[in-house]
Amino acid sequence: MTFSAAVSGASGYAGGEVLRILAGHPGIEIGAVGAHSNAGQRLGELQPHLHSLADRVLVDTTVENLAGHDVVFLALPHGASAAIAAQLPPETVVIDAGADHRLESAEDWDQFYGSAHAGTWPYGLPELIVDGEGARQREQLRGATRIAVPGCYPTSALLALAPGFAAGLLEPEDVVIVAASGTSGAGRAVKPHLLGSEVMGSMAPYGVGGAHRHTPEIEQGLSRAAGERVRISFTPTLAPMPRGILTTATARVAEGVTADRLREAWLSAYAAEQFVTVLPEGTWPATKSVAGSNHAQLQLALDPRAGRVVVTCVIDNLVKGTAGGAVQSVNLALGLPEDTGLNLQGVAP
Ligand SMILES: NC(=O)C1=CN([C@@H]2O[C@H](COP(=O)(O)OP(=O)(O)OC[C@H]3O[C@@H](n4cnc5c(N)ncnc54)[C@H](OP(=O)(O)O)[C@@H]3O)[C@@H](O)[C@H]2O)C=CC1
Ligand SMILES: CC(=O)N[C@@H](CCC(=O)OP(=O)(O)O)C(=O)O
Repeated sequence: MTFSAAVSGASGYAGGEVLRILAGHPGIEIGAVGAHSNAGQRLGELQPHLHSLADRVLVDTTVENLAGHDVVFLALPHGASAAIAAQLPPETVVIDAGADHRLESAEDWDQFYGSAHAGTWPYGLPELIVDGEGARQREQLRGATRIAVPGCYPTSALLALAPGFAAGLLEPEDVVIVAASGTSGAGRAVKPHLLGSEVMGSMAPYGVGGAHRHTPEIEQGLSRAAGERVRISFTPTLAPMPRGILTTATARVAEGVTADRLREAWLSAYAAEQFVTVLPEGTWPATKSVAGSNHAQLQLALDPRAGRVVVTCVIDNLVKGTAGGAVQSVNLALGLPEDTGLNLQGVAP
């Protein structure tokens, strides 16, 4: 059986990446491709790398154009998806790459986004440990008809730290996360601080001091894994590369926790997960190794002087961090094998 999918935001980075993956997906046929200011354009003019789809014409992102498909991918700016999703039939699988349906707390939503809270959908990170028993988020995604794709920084931060919180090995306060992202994380629209001459050969932090909107999203996932409230300090930085995220997360370990115990917890958490790998001891992950793949690579060490675990995680922000994670979640929603159409191999050099 083949399912049909509409993709909105098809002129953007996230929508383009969804199309790249769906073009090689044996169970999904691409239907309408939606855009906004670029409606009416040939896809080939905006996404020249999507060769087999070059002659598709972008349509307006309207309910009429998106309806009539089994699946609708929304890859729109924050705030644009909730109104559209609300008008799509309840049996349609709607997957939102934006933030509109990620947060449970209306208060957090108000503080970080400042608009009306649209509600909460199942969170599209299948491997995420959601309790102390090791239950996974994928159980919430089987047969789901509404899915919220995580933010790209939360994907890497949650995969990095959830095993330690779920196993009761980490203290819930004094968690520090610093992450570097490639520029595609900011989307395709022109922004003065993202001009090539500003970004090339330079790195800079932003959203410093707990101001980034992914702070409550990371806290929400870690608190669920820990079974208690976790508080983090999160600092994003912009790195001069088109794609990739390197997240470094550190947390104080509980009294008496050894390096072996930590390693065992992370290894057992991901032993059965094909898209998340704890690298062999002593090998530290690099963004290049996951470029173009739906893979997250991790490594960890105990810093005994500081009494902290240090975990690094790399992902491709546009694949595992958005479009790959979205397709993986949709596969679960449709009852397809979870890895259908997804690539584990990266592109190198
Ligand atoms: N980039 C990333 O790494 C990640 C992105 N996301 C999320 O995915 C979503 C898309 O991001 P990204 O692709 O990076 O952004 P882009 O700026 O690259 O693309 C935005 C897309 O949305 C369309 N659009 C803009 N305004 C509207 C509107 N009012 N109604 C309908 N469509 C509209 C644009 O169409 P047009 O060009 O025709 O105007 C374009 O196709 C965002 O919510 C983002 O937060 C999530 C995780 C990671
Ligand atoms: C480099 C960069 O600018 N990154 C984006 C995050 C992109 C993403 O994953 O998040 P959302 O889906 O929540 O927008 C940012 O910090 O706003």
